[in-house]
Amino acid sequence: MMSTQGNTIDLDSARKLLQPASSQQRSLPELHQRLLQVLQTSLEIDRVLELFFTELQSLIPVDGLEYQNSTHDLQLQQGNPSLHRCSYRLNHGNDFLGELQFSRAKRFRELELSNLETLLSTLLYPLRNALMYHEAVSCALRDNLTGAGNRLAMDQAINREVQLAIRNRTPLSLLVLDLDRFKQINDIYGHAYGDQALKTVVDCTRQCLRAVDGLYRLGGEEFVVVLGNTGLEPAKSIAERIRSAVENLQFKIDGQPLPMTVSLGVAIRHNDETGRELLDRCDKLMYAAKHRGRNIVVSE
Ligand SMILES: Nc1nc2c(ncn2[C@@H]2O[C@H](COP(=O)(O)OP(=O)(O)OP(=O)(O)O)[C@@H](O)[C@H]2O)c(=O)[nH]1
Repeated sequence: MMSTQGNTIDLDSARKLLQPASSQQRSLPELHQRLLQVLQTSLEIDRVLELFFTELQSLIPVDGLEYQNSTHDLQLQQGNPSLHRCSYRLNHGNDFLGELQFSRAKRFRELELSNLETLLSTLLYPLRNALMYHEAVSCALRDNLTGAGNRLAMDQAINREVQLAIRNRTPLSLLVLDLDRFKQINDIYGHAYGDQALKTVVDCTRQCLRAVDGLYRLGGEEFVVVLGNTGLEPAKSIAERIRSAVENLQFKIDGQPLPMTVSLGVAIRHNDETGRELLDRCDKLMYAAKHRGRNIVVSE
């Protein structure tokens, strides 16, 4: 009779591995070995850098670690930047993985720099994997054409902001924005120009917003702006700023100006209102703007 041996794999050993590094000093080979294990435990770039920064202290004390990757629009920091700095550009084959800058109050010694370079080799694969993961996650949450967040990202953002608004008792406002008579642009000039017009309006809208405000594509030519910690009056001003910026875009097709406008609904979250209810209400206000002749902002 055949017997099957059952094995149980749990994460206890991994958890032990992740217990914070004690203040004990490690030799270069010991730390190298430990980093090879520890850095495998996360695909989040922030966490990978945090682990490297924490573990590094057992051989080379540093005050700050700054990471920059303009290709992926990433700027991350561990600890606090200090006076003396050393920086490294990290490459893996032809892939640029970013730039790391270590800093501390005391100058780095030659031996420390050489050890740091040895240890950085343990970061290459984990960082490359984390960047690939980051890219995959952001693709899954982004609309291909316009670069705005997609519906999944919008649902996540609205839920998160509703939770924050409840916890911190802060206002939360939404804008729903829809291009006016967009079908005509497609019909007269073709879909490719329609796409171009859509992208231009999204870029213009983004320029009217702060970096923390989320811009999402609800579908077709309809977009949502999530304004955390923002009351109705400021939300109305932002909506008006977007409306006016799009009206003054001076978008051209084959050298010919093509006027474009948008209609917007603005709503602030009422007590006990869910994200879905708020969005539905805001959508209705946008339709009210259409009925009132388009190119206007309608708020509650
Ligand atoms: N080029 C392009 N067109 C799109 C895209 N998504 C939706 N559309 C088009 O957007 C148009 C929307 O048309 P309607 O819903 O009639 O709205 P409208 O013409 O903007 O009119 P109003 O909203 O009433 O002002 C349709 O022709 C869709 O095919 C896209 O990704 N690219």
